[in-house]
Amino acid sequence: MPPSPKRAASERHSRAKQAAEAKQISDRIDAMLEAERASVAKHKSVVRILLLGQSESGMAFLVLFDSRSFPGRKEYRPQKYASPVLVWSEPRVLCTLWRRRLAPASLKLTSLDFQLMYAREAFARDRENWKGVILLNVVRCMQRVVDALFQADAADEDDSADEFSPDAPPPISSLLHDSHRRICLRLRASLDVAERGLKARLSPNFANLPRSRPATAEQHLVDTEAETELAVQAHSWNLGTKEAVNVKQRRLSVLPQEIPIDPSDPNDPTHLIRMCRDDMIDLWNDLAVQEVLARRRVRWQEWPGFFLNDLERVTSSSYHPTDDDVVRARLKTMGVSDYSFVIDRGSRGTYLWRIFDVGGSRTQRNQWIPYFDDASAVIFLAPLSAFDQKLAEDRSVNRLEDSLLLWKSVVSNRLLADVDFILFLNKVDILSAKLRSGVKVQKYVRSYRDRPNTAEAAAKYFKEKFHAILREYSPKKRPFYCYLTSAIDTKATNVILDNVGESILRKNLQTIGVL
Ligand SMILES: Nc1nc2c(ncn2[C@@H]2O[C@H](COP(=O)(O)OP(=O)(O)OP(=O)(O)O)[C@@H](O)[C@H]2O)c(=O)[nH]1
Ligand SMILES: [Mg+2]
Repeated sequence: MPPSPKRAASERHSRAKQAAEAKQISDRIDAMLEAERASVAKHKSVVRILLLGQSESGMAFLVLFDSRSFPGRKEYRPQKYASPVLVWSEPRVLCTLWRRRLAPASLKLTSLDFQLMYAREAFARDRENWKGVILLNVVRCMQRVVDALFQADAADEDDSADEFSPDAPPPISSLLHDSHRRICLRLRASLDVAERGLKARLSPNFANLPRSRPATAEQHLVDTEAETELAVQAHSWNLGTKEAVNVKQRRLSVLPQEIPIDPSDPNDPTHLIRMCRDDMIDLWNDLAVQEVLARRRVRWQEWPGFFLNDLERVTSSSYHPTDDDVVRARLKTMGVSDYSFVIDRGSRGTYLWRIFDVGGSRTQRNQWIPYFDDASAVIFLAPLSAFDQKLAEDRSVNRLEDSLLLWKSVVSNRLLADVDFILFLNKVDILSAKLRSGVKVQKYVRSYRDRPNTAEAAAKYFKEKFHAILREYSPKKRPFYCYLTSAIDTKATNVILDNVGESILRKNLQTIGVL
């Protein structure tokens, strides 16, 4: 039956409105690109920063960090932080503004105001698009909980065949009831379908992808063979070059789509997650389940993309991701992402900063070398909390050991001989929590011997190890810059990033003879 004239008119109106909005966005991007091009054409220098480290070291967090102080927030004052800097990141955060107090009063605020306005809208829209990734993070963590409970149950059955010992704790089977098992069975079935559905929606081509093949330019979200973890395919955004003309098109086409609900589809992922919501909340908040996880030494506190303590909020129908949620979400990088932005220092000219965020897993590391040639500085991230973890790509390798070997290989690389390294010993918050919970460094790092089992002592010890490698293996003498960081301490990390940015810029200016 044809739609009623009233409905047809309303649909026409809504289509026209959408087209007008799309054109408005498109025109703004055009104008912004033009402003960028004009600005980029006059910089004195290009500062290239490589973010290196193993997978899950926190490289994305570093790129995203200042989105916390995004100008949409009340405390943002353009007149004080006179030089907001446009960061392009695709598709994680379209535009993030970095505050830097480097610019003089002569800054051209018209163009920047315009950029701010656009970036705010783009960021808000992009945050919505993160919902799918965050729900996928929830599904993955919940699946890990369910798997751990099944394993605990099975292991307990095996143990119960052993001889009775009066000192042994009560078997886990006495903690887990049939109601737990029923929930786990229900969740296992539904979450698997929800996971597949979410991945397919996040990347329409995903379902058809052979798992071992690297992603093509169009396939932005892919699963990796090693861990079946959702990943983002890196992009280069070279604003100010000829390639910029294609930026608009590419950018609009690669936005991860918002995930609409299809009520007629029983396998619709959002619908399935809503159906699983109560089961997930009940299971996660169950004290017996928590005890089983603790007894099985399941360290959910260190799982990336962990939202199980926020289940009610993130699975509600009115959920809108916050900036913090975006920073906490986990999406693996594949390839090398290039974030370009401009720092305007008025009469001293403008500087193009390019930050290269690499994929840190082993299969990705061979792609780093072409970026070594003209790097101005390397920021290397090593997660200190990983001293007792195994590498996802090779379960026989300790993660901290891998970080140390990786550090050794990059500091000894001759292509980087003249480049300064800044070491971020990251995830100190998780390190502290882990040691407080009784995990012993000495058990995993024999050479630690009888040093105090505190975060301070462990950080000092690991810092010295990294320093010794730098001293011994650098082709030329170089200073050791090292910071202890943790994502949750936003204030401290902002100060560190400001200082690091300033010192890199100064060094760069000295190198090219401006200072
Ligand atoms: N608690 C805590 N979490 C952190 C910290 N730094 C990063 N994370 C989280 O750990 C995860 C690290 O993921 P990413 O930053 O995406 O990993 P990456 O280093 O870019 O690694 P690849 O993309 O795989 O190459 C994210 O979920 C972050 O939110 C930290 O200092 N403390
Ligand atoms: Mg990454």
